[in-house]
Amino acid sequence: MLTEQQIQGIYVPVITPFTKDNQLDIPSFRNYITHMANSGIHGLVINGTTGESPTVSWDEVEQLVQVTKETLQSINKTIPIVVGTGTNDTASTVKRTQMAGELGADAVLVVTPYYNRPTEEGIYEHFRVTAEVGVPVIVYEIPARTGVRVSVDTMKRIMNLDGVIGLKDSTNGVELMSELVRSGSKPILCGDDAFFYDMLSEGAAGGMLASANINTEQFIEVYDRYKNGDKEGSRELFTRVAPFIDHLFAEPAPAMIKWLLVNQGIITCDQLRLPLMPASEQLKAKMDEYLVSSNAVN
Ligand SMILES: O=C(O)C1=N[C@H](C(=O)O)C[C@H](O)C1
Repeated sequence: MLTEQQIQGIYVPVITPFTKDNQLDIPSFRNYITHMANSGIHGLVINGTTGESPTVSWDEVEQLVQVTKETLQSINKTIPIVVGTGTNDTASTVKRTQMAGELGADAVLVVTPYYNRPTEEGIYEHFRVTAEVGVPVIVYEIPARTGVRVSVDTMKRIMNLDGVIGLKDSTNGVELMSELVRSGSKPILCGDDAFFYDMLSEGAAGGMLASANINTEQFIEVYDRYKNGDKEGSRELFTRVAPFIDHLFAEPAPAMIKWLLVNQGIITCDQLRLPLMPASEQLKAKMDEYLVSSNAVN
């Protein structure tokens, strides 16, 4: 099980590769997990937003976790596996968290309950009951997707729960994070790629970054330089990679990530499940142009 102290570095939220007819593409997934695990990352996240969690069934999540564990074992790697179990139904979140624990997840990623717009007390209770399962919980706050924004006071209460080991902060800014850090917070991972350097400066323990699927070494280096005291070098490298992040998220992720992984020969097909659509030809052209001019892909 993951501890607070182990939440640091670059966690990669993995994509879910599909075949043309929308089935899980397990051979591609094995190849991709091998590639990611060999790239020096600090952890993997299955069934995050990048994994297209709204359109992936729990049975499929179980397969993905099992294949990930087998693949890591076959290449002798032991990196933490975090599994997204959050829904907007507390009972189902608890059930999924229990099942993830039984599958061997090191921690679960639990998003703030979306769509039904619970009160602050309801949100607190959601996390309290989920954390009681006994699988370490990383809270995932992403107001732009959930439609609710947890107040600083409620977030402090949630973070103080036994069983909650950290926060993935995708709040589109550093305000929440600075408030939490000021009062001595558990680890916070940046979940908003464009703010990665700013969040490191505010005390983030690392990032859970979809962009690190592609420019993996560069994101690791931004993190390593910062932690080793080369803040200027870290900032300078991040500034160079920032336009790549803009292109990656210019249309709904993970369309562009899947297209780039196909181009790199890591997965075979860039299929997404509706309502997500493949990246547009215009965006692909812009990305190509950027990559040629910057030589950004590893
Ligand atoms: O996969 C995730 O989970 C991530 N979510 C953020 C988002 O949905 O915007 C971005 C982050 O890079 C990864």
